[in-house]
Amino acid sequence: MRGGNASLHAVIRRAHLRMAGMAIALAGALLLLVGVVVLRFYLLNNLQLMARSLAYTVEASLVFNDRDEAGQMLEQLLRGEDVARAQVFDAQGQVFVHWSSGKSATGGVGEVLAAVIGIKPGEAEVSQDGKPIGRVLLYSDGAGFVHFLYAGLAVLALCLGISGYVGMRQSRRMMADIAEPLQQLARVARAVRRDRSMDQRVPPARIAELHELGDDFNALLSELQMRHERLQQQNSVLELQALRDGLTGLANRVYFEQRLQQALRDAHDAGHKLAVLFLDNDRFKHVNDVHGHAAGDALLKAVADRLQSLVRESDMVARLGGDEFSILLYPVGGVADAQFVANKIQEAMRDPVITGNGVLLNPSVSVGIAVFPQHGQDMESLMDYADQAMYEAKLARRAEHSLLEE
Ligand SMILES: Nc1nc2c(ncn2[C@@H]2O[C@H](COP(=O)(O)OP(=O)(O)OP(=O)(O)O)[C@@H](O)[C@H]2O)c(=O)[nH]1
Repeated sequence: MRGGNASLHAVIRRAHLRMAGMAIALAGALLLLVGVVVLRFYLLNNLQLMARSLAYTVEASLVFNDRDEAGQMLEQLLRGEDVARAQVFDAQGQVFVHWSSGKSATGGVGEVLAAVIGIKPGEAEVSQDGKPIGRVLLYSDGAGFVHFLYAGLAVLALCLGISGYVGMRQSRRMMADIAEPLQQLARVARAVRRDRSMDQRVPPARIAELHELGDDFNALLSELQMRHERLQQQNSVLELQALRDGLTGLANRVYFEQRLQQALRDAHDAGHKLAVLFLDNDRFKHVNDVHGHAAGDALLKAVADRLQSLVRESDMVARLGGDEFSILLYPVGGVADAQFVANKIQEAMRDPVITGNGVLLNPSVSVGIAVFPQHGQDMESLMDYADQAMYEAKLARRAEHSLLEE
């Protein structure tokens, strides 16, 4: 039982037992009725026959008024028969002799039952030369009827037992054929609903309709699983698109800021330091103007690859937009470590970039550094500091260039 609802197994078992019980009870009651009618007829006839035979036997005793002999005759004839009492009356209707079997084998129940089913006493006239001289009355002790009842009830109980056992077996078989496939169906549906595990399937059932239901359910699951996987793929593509820069494949500004905020929380809790490097390509507009947009793209991609190859897995390189990049170094020892990475970046930019159509470009970036907690406590102040530092570095590089050109 679950939640007050009867299980299918219990319903099937109850229905089988009720059906078997009703069939047996009905058949038993009918058989008992027929038996009672037949037995009543037999008992009445028997009693009547015995009364007649007794009437012949006691004729002489009545004629000679010999009560002792009549009593002996009754004892001889009736002992062992299903007779409770016998009375012989003379011509005046007075009791001539009376016989009783003594203690009844059925304890008196038989006589009551015999009366209930209407077994009247057997009666016969005693006559001599066609003239009535007396009358014999025999009362049944109902023993035959009681034995019949006992045997009938025993057989009925046996039949009930057998049909109950057969009913239980039948319900178990039906349980296996009907309830089990339904239970499997419910189990799989629950697994899909609770754990989203759509790789489970319903096993084949023996009953055709249930088998078909299972097949349809499995087909529905396959369809759902396919749609779910497709949706997951689309989601991961969208997620990638939302967090990645389309040109370089690096993290975009949104992703970078999420990661920086998280790193700031961690650094704050753990007492660590982190560094933000702000990078801007120098004279990038010139590259675009002279060599074209595609060459500019190729340069941005090459710069992105070189930056990515310089940092650890725990760091993050991002393209913020246009020709601007940013790097998160976490954890970091301090400004000196960040400066070390900035120097490596400058070194990595020394080699020229050759575009697909053979154009040779010289990458150049200005880098600004901000370290938490030294240069700012939150993301905005750190980014501003790094931006400012980059701007100053760019001015210094420009001045250096102009001096060199002079
Ligand atoms: N090829 C290419 N160019 C871009 C892209 N996004 C922005 N740009 C260009 O990059 C240039 C950025 O120029 P600025 O940073 O303003 O100027 P700059 O020439 O780099 O000068 P300084 O930064 O002062 O050295 C602009 O001309 C933009 O049009 C891109 O995805 N691909």
